[in-house]
Amino acid sequence: MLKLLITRPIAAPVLDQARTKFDVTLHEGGAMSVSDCATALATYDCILPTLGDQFTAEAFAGDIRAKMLGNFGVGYNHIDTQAAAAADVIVSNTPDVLTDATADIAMTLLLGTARRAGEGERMVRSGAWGGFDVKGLLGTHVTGKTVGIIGMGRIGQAIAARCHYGFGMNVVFHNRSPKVTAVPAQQLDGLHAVMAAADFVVVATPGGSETTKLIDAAALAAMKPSGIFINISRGEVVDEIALIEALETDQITGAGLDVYENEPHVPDRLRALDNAFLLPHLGSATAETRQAMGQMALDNIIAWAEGGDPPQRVN
Ligand SMILES: NC(=O)C1=CN([C@@H]2O[C@H](COP(=O)(O)OP(=O)(O)OC[C@H]3O[C@@H](n4cnc5c(N)ncnc54)[C@H](O)[C@@H]3O)[C@@H](O)[C@H]2O)C=CC1
Ligand SMILES: O=C(O)C(=O)CO
Repeated sequence: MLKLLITRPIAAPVLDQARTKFDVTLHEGGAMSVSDCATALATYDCILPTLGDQFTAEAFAGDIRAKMLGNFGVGYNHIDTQAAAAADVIVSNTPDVLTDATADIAMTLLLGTARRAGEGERMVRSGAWGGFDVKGLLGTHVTGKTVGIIGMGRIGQAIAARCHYGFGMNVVFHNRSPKVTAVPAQQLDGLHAVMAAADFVVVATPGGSETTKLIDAAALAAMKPSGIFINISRGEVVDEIALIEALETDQITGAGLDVYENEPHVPDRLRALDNAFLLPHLGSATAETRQAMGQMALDNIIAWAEGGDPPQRVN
């Protein structure tokens, strides 16, 4: 039997199925360091890793037994796919099955930030709420406003649909390449044009070297002072310090974040801000979605083990 390492406790039915087909080891201890990953690559035939596991170029530099990484997650910026290819290791991911759940979290952040839900919840829990207040915690109206989406892929378009059909919003976007969308939306000329036009900016690009600090101080400075910034992509896409400064100085009105530059570390300065609505990387976190992601990751590994090409191969 081929030896498979699964780096997190995935849904039981998927784990059970994996055990019927592979000699499975379940990694314990959370995210794997570069040296854990190097050891895993030298020890197992195939691996089902996820976010946080550091499959860097260095991890692929030693002896490699593994031939297949079936990543649990659509984003694979934690895997150096070129180093993997050079080492003859196939990488696959889990697109589509998490698109709706992640778009829903983007809307949770958009609405939660606009309507100051975090502040309100903290007020109720602390006992500080003094009753209905005609001027208390006034937020930003959402219906009919303009949303600007950065990265109009699967998730970006699902967010656009929710904004347009659900909230009557006008949709503008910036994408690396020209894009025709089913949802009525206008592709503007450049990132800063979208930052400036939008009441709500939502970032939905992949992470990785091409998008690192795409949202820098200058991009944030292009936003309206009333603007609200949402990130569900990867923390590294945003200059976190520049964002904190924009929030501290009320250069923008608020930010809703699901992802951070150095997860799980969230800077104290960010946690201290009332105008930041912060979630712990919950984009795909529904039971149904996480099971579907596990199944897709495993199906790709099975396809490879049976001699086929994994359907969601990325390198
Ligand atoms: N918060 C969470 O839990 C989750 C986060 N994600 C993140 O969302 C990302 C997007 O996922 P999908 O929509 O499925 O991917 P996708 O590949 O369908 O969409 C990405 C879009 O970004 C565009 N893009 C890439 N580089 C760009 C750049 N420099 N400037 C502008 N546009 C650029 C691409 O052309 C594409 O249209 C994932 O790679 C992952 O990092 C995904 C799922 C859950
Ligand atoms: O799939 C991803 O890329 C995530 O961030 C978690 O689902």
